[in-house]
Amino acid sequence: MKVEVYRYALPLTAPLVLKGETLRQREGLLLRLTDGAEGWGEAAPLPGFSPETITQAEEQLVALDGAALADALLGVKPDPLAGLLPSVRFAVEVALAGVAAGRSGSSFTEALCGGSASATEVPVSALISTSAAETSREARRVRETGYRTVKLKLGGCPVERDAALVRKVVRELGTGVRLRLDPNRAWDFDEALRFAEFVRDLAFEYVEEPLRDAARLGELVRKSDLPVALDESLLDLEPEDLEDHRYAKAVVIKPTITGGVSRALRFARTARRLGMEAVISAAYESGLGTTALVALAGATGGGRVAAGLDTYSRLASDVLAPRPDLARPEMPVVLRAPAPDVELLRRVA
Ligand SMILES: O=C(O)CCC(=O)c1ccccc1C(=O)O
Ligand SMILES: [Mg+2]
Repeated sequence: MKVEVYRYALPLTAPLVLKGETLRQREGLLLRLTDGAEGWGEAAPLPGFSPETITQAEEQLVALDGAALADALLGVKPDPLAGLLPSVRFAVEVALAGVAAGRSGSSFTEALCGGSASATEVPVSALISTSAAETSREARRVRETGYRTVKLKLGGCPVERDAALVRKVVRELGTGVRLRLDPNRAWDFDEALRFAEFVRDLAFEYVEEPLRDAARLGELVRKSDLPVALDESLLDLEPEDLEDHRYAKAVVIKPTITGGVSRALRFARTARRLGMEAVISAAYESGLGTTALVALAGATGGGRVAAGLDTYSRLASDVLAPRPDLARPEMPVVLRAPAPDVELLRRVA
C-alpha cells in the first residue's frame, strides 16, 4: 500500500484561545493511502487538548509501513494499528475505510463504522464561544438558523457571571432548543456547587467537565444533582472504565483526541449500554476529518443525538474544494469518502 503524507495550514475566522494557548491558524496532516483505490485521512492534534504534537504525529505518519496497513485492512491480528498516536490512528482508520469503500463499491460509512448509518440526517449542535456581550446575538442567530442544540462555552469569569449568562441564553433560545454547557474544568468544587445552585431552576442538557479535579465529579453529582458529561476525562479512561462513571449523563467523544474511530465506537457502545448519551464531537478538523465525523455520528446517534461538529465553521478555508456545506443544523450522512484538492497541500513524505 502506498503511503503519502501532506501538511496543511488553514486560516481561522478569528484567533482561537484554547487552554491558554492562542491559535492563529489550524495546522494538520493528511494521509493518502493507495492500494487499488485511494483513501484519505486527517491527523490534526489540537494544542492544549491532544496528548501528542503535530511533529510527533508527522513522524509517525511518515514511518507508517504500507504492508502492515494492508494487513490491517484484512483484519490481521494482533492489530497492526496498536501503538499509533490518537490523531494518527484516526487518520489511518479513515483512510483505510476510503480504500475499502473504493475497492468494494460499498458505502464509506459502512466501511468506516462496520454498519450502515442508522439515520439519513445527523443533527448538529451550534457552538457559541464569543464574548459575553455578543452571546445573546449569537444565541438568537443560531436559533433562527434552525439549530435545535446549542453549546455554550463557560469559564474564565466568576461562576455567578457564568450562571447569569446561562440564564440569559436559556431565555433567548426559548423552548425547543437544548443547551449544553462547557467550562472546560475551570471550577473548583465549591464554585461548581454554587453554579449548580444558581441554575437549579433552568433546563439544560448537561455541563461538560465542570471540575478542575475530575476525580470529584461523582461526588459533585451526588451533592448537587448537576447533570454532567465526560470529555477531557476520556483521555485517561478505557471504554470499560465507564462502568465506574455511571453518574455521568453523557460522554463527549472526539476521535482526533481520544484515539480514532474504532475506539470511539467502543466508547459509544459502552456508554449507551450504561444509559449514557454518546456525543460525537469535532476538534477543529478540516472538512476532510469533519466529514468522517458526520459518518461516525450517523452510525452511532440514530439521528437523535446532536453531534458537536460546529468547530468547522471556525475555519476560514478548507482543504476540500469546493467547500462542503457542513455548518448547518442537520447534515446528510456521508456516503462517499472525501478527497482533498492536492494543490492546497504541501507534500512532506
Ligand atoms: O463539542 C462541541 O460541540 C464542539 C467541540 C468542542 O467544544 C471542543 C473542541 C475542541 C476541543 C475541546 C472542545 C470541548 O468540548 O471542550
Ligand atoms: Mg468539552
